Amino acid sequence: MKYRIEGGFPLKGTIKAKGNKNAALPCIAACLLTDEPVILRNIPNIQDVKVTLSIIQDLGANVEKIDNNTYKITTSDIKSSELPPEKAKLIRASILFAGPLLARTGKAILPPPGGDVIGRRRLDTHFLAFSELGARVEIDGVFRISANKLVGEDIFLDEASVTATENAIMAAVLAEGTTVLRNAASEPHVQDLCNMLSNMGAKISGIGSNILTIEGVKKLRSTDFSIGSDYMEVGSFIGLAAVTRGEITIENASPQHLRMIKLAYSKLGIHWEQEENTIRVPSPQQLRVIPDLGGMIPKIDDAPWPGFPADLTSIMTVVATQVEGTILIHEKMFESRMFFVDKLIEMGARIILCDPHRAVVSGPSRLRGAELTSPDVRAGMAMVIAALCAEGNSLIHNVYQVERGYEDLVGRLNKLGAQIKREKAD
Ligand SMILES: CC(=O)N[C@H]1[C@@H](OP(=O)(O)OP(=O)(O)OC[C@H]2O[C@@H](n3ccc(=O)[nH]c3=O)[C@H](O)[C@@H]2O)O[C@H](CO)[C@@H](O)[C@@H]1O
Ligand SMILES: C=C(OP(=O)(O)O)C(=O)O
Repeated sequence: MKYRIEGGFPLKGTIKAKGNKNAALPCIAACLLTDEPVILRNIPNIQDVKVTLSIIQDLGANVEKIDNNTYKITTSDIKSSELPPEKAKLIRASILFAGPLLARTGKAILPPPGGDVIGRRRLDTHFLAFSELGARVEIDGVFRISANKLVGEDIFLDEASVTATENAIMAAVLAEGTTVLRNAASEPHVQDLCNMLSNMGAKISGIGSNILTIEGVKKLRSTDFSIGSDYMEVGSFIGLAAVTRGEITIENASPQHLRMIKLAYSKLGIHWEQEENTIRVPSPQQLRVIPDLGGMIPKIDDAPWPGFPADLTSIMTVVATQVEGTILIHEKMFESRMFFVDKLIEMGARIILCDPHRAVVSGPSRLRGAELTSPDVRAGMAMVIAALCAEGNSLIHNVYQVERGYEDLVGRLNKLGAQIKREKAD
């Protein structure tokens, strides 16, 4: 599919943030850890969720759709410990079935996962954690992980990988004895997974910190759990409001997760008002880079939580093109995420890509509509934002990538006054 976008209209109105993709995916995989039914709420209706649900069904789960965002998942029988390769290769999160399958059936066979092409995405940390828990890992084109039993251990992760932390948690909750997970990732989606597992009877302490202590239990039970809002969506909509000179109210915004994002946006002169769980991005705003002390050029750089999220760096790059002044965007985690700025430059943005990780953006520039291809979910959303504030028409191809992470984006943005048509690919 592709999007045909006419830019230049200020977006106005109210939009509700959907559930967090990166919480939904591990929480679906975690349903394998009990033979009792689990109800998951606030699951976004996006491509990655569809693939993940289809994989868990192939493994033997019964998935009942209760409404657009609620599912009842029962895995009383597991038919297979092997992921269907063609589906597993579609998403990065397919690796998240390894931990629960290992815990429940003693083995997991899966191909290297897919996901965004944003640079090398190592899996070493996952295998480090599984090995420490007593599993054997063989790699011969596919990953074969097996264990007669998993035993708790004091594990120091070589990096605070999000999915590796989630996999280690899911393997450890049913292991014998106590696991201490150090240098653990602590993103809100990791916290959601821990809270869901705690509701199921897991014993996890240190949730939200980088040291998790997990006392293994024999059995987990049913739960009814609602996942949190997607702060990546909220961060994207804030940028969209600011660059189209619009005024957007975002419900379910979970402002407690926006503190670092707020600091980053304030460097671009962008602010919002907060009332309980709702935020309002007002208009007009003076979009101007606020220099560091002494008039120095500021930077926005990512880091593991509670640092600035890597997934929002593409969005910030586009927003910075509309802001008066110069700022450095430094994406430290992925080597290929910034390459899409070539397209922004074609649209008229003034950006120097210093190396694969750093871009200096000098604004404001009047962007012109262009024909673009979305390389990954966030660059895709960044292109949608660029097209919506550009003069004239744009065509964005390969929007499957965008729809991996954003539910009914066209319908929701058109309600705010955007002019986007979703069309069949040529
Ligand atoms: C399904 C899912 O949840 N995907 C998210 C998850 O991916 P994922 O779990 O795949 O990402 P990881 O956290 O493993 O690491 C991302 C990359 O950053 C590097 N790295 C990691 C930690 C660190 O302190 N320093 C560092 O440089 C790693 O080497 C790796 O190449 O977390 C990423 C980082 O927040 C997000 O972009 C993805 O949206
Ligand atoms: C990189 C992302 O997703 P994934 O890890 O699923 O590829 C993302 O959500 O920005």
